[in-house]
Amino acid sequence: MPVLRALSKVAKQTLLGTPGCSCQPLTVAVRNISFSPRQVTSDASFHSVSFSETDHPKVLITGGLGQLGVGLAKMLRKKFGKNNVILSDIRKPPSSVFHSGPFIYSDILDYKNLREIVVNNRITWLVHYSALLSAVGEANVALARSVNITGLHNILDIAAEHGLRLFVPSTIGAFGPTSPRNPTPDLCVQRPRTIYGVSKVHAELMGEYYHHRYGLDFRCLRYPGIISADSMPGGGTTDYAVQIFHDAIKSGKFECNLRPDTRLPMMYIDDCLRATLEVMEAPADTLSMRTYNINAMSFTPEELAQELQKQMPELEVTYDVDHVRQAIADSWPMNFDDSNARKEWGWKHDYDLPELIQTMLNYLSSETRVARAS
Ligand SMILES: NC(=O)c1ccc[n+]([C@@H]2O[C@H](COP(=O)([O-])OP(=O)(O)OC[C@H]3O[C@@H](n4cnc5c(N)ncnc54)[C@H](O)[C@@H]3O)[C@@H](O)[C@H]2O)c1
Ligand SMILES: C[C@@H](O)[C@H](N)C(=O)O
Repeated sequence: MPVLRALSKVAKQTLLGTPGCSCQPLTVAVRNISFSPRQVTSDASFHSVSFSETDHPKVLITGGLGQLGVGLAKMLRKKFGKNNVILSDIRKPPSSVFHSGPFIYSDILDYKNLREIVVNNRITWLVHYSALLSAVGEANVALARSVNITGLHNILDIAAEHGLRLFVPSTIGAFGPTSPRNPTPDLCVQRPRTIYGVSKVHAELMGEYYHHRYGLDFRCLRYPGIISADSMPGGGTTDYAVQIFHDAIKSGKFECNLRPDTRLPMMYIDDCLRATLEVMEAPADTLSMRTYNINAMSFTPEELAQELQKQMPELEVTYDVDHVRQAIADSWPMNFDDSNARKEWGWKHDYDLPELIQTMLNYLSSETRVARAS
């Protein structure tokens, strides 16, 4: 059959490689034998649709309506222009987001739809934020496996086929109880005990494999728990560190679902988003690795509450431990070693705990004042 013969010829060329190229030519494994195979021909180059360094990248953000995507789009649009950054998700955007720049429906499980978006919009950077986080992932393992693993495969294939620069965030959750926890270096044992963590280790390894095998420009940061004022977390273990601010302002009371002495690495959202842009812009020759830890601070619920009580002495904090979340937190890093990111591409955080608290309180109390006035 001619189609099968052509495919096997392409497969042979892929395995043999091309002289003069350190990576293999880009021919992504064909999963379906059809007339829209998930491949490009063996002579296609990664750079055939790449952008010139003087142009602005054309960015697609998947899972963009979660805690991080809207803030990232805002920052990238300031730098690259409103129409050069497309937010996408499977949820309906609030009107403020819909009117702030391009938004498009995209389900990462729908490969053809993703490809259409990338082609029609001449996308050059893909920031892949869609995921089910640690606690919701444990509550729905099948969906987490599908979104976090099958979805990632679609993203990798699309990025490789179209020569995109691909950012996929990983997490402190990619480590487990047998990893060194205080501090946790970039390279060590990774045996997470959550589907979220397993899927993130898989993403790190697959991205690095595609980089070495096909030359995919894959970049990955392991984020700590992220704290933001204007967006809510999507069901993780570190969510308490956002909720405490909202409850403190609203009712002066907070019930924490982790033990008071649970130490986890954390970061303010502005640092996280800036790190993402910085690693995406870093010259390739500064990156000795494709996956880096980044960090800003580490604290326990008790330390966070005490620091917050310096500003709000009336705040009452009680504890009612959620055993699923606690077991997850007890297996995660307590401190994160990000010295490689600092050395190689100049990572530096701006927010420590006091600045984080001041910034969160300023934002949330001004919001409350506006809401009360209207
Ligand atoms: N927020 C954190 O503290 C943190 C820490 C470490 C890593 N990360 C990573 O950063 C990324 C973004 O995190 P977040 O906090 O914004 O997550 P979130 O849970 O708030 O948002 C995830 C988004 O993915 C979308 N989504 C789910 N299924 C989808 C599908 N089939 N197709 C397309 N979109 C789909 C959801 O609708 C949601 O808007 C994730 O990959 C997460 O693992 C986040
Ligand atoms: C740490 C991170 O990956 C996420 N906030 C979670 O707790 O699941």
